[in-house]
Amino acid sequence: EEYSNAQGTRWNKNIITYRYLLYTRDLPRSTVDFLLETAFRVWARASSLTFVRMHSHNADIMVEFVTSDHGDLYPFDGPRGTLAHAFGPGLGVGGDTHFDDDERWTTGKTGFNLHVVAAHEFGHALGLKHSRNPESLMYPTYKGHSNYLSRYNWSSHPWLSG
Ligand SMILES: CNC(=O)[C@@H](NC(=O)[C@H](CC(C)C)CN(O)C=O)C(C)(C)C
Ligand SMILES: [Ca+2]
Ligand SMILES: [Zn+2]
Ligand SMILES: [Zn+2]
Repeated sequence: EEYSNAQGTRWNKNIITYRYLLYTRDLPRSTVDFLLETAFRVWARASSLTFVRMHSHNADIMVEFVTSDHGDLYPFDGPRGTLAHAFGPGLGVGGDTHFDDDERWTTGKTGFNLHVVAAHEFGHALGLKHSRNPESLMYPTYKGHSNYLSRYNWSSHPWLSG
């Protein structure tokens, strides 16, 4: 889901900070770091944005793996169903990205591929909405590994086309 918030639909700066708050136990931390960094890089390559990792204080995009009710209005639903959600750009909760830790997060074709889901969620964190194009990264249902970005129509998001 993409939850728009009062602050609007895009960041008004090119340097976006992020911080990992809570990890999943499904994968080693170094693997989670790699899968999430490469998901940020997908968007960095496709835009004029730079992502900077923070290890303390508040960052624009706070990332955590949580389950069920986790302090926002959108509790997760156990295994399967909703996999993750992210808030659109803005202060406070804006940009924050939550992964349902009742899912089995993986690097491959079994379970749910963390890189693919993170790339979708970070799209929302940058202000992107869902696409009706089944090949698109921003398609609303999980489709595993697909060469999504090659066919993503950047024309609808000029500020992201770098
Ligand atoms: C397997 N389960 C699904 O395909 C579910 N879809 C999701 O969990 C979306 C994320 C995927 C596309 C990575 C939710 N979303 O849009 C977050 O920004 C349902 C279609 C069941 C809702
Ligand atoms: Ca779920
Ligand atoms: Zn979505
Ligand atoms: Zn949440």
